[in-house]
Amino acid sequence: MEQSSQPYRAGFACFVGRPNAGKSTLTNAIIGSKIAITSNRPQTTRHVVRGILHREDSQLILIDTPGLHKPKTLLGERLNDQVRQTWNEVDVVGFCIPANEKLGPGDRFIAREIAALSAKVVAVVTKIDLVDTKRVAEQLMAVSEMAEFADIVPVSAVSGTQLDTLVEVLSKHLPESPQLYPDDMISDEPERVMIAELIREAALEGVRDELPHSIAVVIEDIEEEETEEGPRTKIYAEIYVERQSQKAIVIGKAGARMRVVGTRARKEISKLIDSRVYLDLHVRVAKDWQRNPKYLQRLGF
Ligand SMILES: Nc1nc2c(ncn2[C@@H]2O[C@H](COP(=O)(O)OP(=O)(O)OP(=O)(O)O)[C@@H](O)[C@H]2O)c(=O)[nH]1
Repeated sequence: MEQSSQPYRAGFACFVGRPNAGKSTLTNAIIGSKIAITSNRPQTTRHVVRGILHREDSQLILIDTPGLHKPKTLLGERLNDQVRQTWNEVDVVGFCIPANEKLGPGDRFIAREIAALSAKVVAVVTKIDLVDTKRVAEQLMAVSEMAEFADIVPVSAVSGTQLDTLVEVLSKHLPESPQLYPDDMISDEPERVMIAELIREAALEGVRDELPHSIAVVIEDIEEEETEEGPRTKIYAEIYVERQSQKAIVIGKAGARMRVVGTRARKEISKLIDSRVYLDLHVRVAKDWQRNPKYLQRLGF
């Protein structure tokens, strides 16, 4: 059969692009599982989260990277280093450019940076549901004039338009390789990191404007325990904020907000690890943690 004559391909891909370009949303839409944080504020993606897409003739391992940006703090610098390191480890880069915004210096800067990589670069024009077809065509033209790309694919992560095509195209540019991960794995991110992300997401809900990038979560301990209703996973986590005033916001009046955060996070974690969960949450102030190397190391950056 024609299909079996195709060589099996496997490898790593990541999406790059300026903040808010739609990288996390696209990764989630493709993998079909909520593994990376998305928000309408730039630079929320902290950890390099992988999702694994299994297809008949390929295995595409997606790495989600934060946006490259002008570093203002030590955290910013480390994030940029992480991004560059990731770019050097992948086989295919999907360069995300929103259809609803004009190409700018930020895009050109990234285009220059990735031109030097050994990875194949596919330009991805994102958010096409926000514009008409004429505008999509204009953007495709502008993108093709900006640099040489292995392919250009317009997509919408929200409506799902062209997602299959994008996966097809990214897979086509992977190297011939045996399968790299077992069939049933969707992520090789340590469970702890994913759990911490779910708590962070719950803690940010509704207060993103007040606490844009000041929340970090550390999982202190995870224990399995037997209860009368069966086994349960006990998770001890600390939510770090930078100032006392932020602690008050996170906790809420008489702890009301914290209870909501706890319930929400517990439900999500329970789904993720498929177990009943007891969540022990504490909020701590780590003064200016974004600028303090000691804290950054402890918080996993
Ligand atoms: N309408 C529409 N909105 C989208 C689409 N993809 C992403 N968005 C929105 O654009 C915003 C940014 O998306 P993200 O996926 O967080 O962007 P990102 O590139 O990962 O951003 P950083 O983490 O800041 O680098 C969010 O509000 C998304 O809901 C899309 O296909 N259509």
